[in-house]
Amino acid sequence: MAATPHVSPTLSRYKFFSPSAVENRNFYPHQNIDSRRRRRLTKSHLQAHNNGTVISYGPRTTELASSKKLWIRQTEVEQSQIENEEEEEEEDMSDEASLLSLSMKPDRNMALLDDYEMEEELGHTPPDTNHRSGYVAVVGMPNVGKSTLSNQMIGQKISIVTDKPQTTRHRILGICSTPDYQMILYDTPGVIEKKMHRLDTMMMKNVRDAAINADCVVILVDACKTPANIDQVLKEGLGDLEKKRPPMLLVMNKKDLIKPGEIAKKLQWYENFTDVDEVMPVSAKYGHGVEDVKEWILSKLPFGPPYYPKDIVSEHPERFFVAEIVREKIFMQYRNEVPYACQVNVLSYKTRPAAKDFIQVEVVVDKNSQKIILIGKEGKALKTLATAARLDIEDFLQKKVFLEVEVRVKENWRQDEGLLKYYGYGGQIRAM
Ligand SMILES: Nc1nc2c(ncn2[C@@H]2O[C@H](COP(=O)(O)OP(=O)(O)OP(=O)(O)O)[C@@H](O)[C@H]2O)c(=O)[nH]1
Repeated sequence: MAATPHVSPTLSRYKFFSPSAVENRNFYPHQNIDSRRRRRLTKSHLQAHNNGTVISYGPRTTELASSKKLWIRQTEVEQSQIENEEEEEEEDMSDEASLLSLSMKPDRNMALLDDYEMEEELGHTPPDTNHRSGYVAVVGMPNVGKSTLSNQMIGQKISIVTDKPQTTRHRILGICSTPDYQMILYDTPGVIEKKMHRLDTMMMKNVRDAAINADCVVILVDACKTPANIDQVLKEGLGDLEKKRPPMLLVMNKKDLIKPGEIAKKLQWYENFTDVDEVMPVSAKYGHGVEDVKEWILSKLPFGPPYYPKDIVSEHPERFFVAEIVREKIFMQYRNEVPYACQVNVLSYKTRPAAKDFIQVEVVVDKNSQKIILIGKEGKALKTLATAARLDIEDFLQKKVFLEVEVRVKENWRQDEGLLKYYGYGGQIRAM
C-alpha cells in the first residue's frame, strides 16, 4: 500500500514529502544531502552563444561560493568558514558519497528542493498550478545534431559539439527554466548498432535510462540522409517502452543543407512511415524551428512544480565540464581513432587564494602509439592541446588556471567495466 504523504509544516505550500524522505532528509532529486553539496552550474555561469561552435562562457555568479564542494552563499558565510567546512567534509567523504547518480527521475510525491533552497531560491512564491515541468530525452544516431539542438533549447552550451560522430558519451542533463516551466533535457550519446566496446554498451544503456525517465522523446534525424526507418533508434535508444510509450516528436535537423522541395518530400516520408506523433524540420545550428520544438515539448510536459532551483542549468559538477572541454579540444585537434581512444579525468582541482587555481587532468589512452601521437614531437601537440583547453576553461570558470595535462596508457580501458563505472559511464559521476 502506498504510504500516506507527510506534509512538511514549513513547506506545505509547495508540495508533499514522503515519510521516508522526511526521515532521511533526502529531498533532493537524484542524490543524498552530501552529494547535493557541490558547485552547480547556474544560468549566469555560462553565457548563451548562438552558433553552437564557439565556447563563450559568461561571468560566474557571485552568489555561489567558490568552495569546491559546498554550495553556500558567500554573503552569509565567511570564506574561511567555507574552507574549514570543506576540509572537514573532505575527510568524511567516502568514495560512495562522492558519486552523483544521474539516472533517476525523482518521484513527484517527493519534495525536490529542500527547505533551504525553497525558502532562499523560490522566494516564498506560492505554487503556480499552471506551471509545467518534466524530462525530455533527445535521441538519435551519431552526428545528427542532438547536442546542437539541446544547447540551442537551453540557450547555453552544455554539451560539446564537434563535426565528428559520437562526441557525446554521457547523458548530459541541461535545464531550461522560465517562470512558467522547467524543461529538463537529456542530451544522449548517438545510438549505435555495432558495439565495439563495453563503453558502447554502457553508453546505450544510458540512452535507454534517459528515455525511461522522459515525459516525452525527441528523435533527431539528419535531413541530408535518405529517409530511413527509425526502428534501430527506437529499439536501442528507447528499449522496451511498449507499456508506457511517451509522446514522440521526430525532428528532421540540418534543413539548411537541403532544398525546400526536398524538405517537404522527406517530411512526408517520415509522416507516412514512422510511428511518431509529429514531424518537424529544424536547423538547430541556426536556431530555425527550435522554438516550435520547444512548444511541442511544453505541450507534453505535465503540470507540476519545478524539479530544480530556477537558476540551475545543469546537474553536472564543474569538473565534469572541465573534462569535457579538454575532450572537445582533443576531438578538434586529433584525427582518426585517437579522440575515441581518449578518456579525460580531472584528478585534482585546487582553489588557491594566492595563486591561480590548479587543475590536474589525465588523458587515458588505450595504447602507447596513441600516447605518442597525443604528445607529439617534443611535446608540441600536447602543449597546443593544453593551451587551447586552458583558454576555454578560463573562459568557463572566469578565472586564470594552471592546467597540467598528462597522458597515461591503460590498455583496453574501454572494455573494463570497473574502470568505466569509475569514469562515470555507469550512470554516476564523481562530484569532486
Ligand atoms: N548545417 C548544419 N549543421 C549542423 C546542424 N546541427 C548540427 N550540425 C553540425 O553537425 C555536427 C554534429 O553535431 P552534434 O550536435 O555534435 O551532433 P550529435 O548528434 O550530438 O553527435 P553525437 O555526439 O555523435 O551523438 C556538428 O558539426 C554540428 O555543427 C544544422 O542544423 N545544420
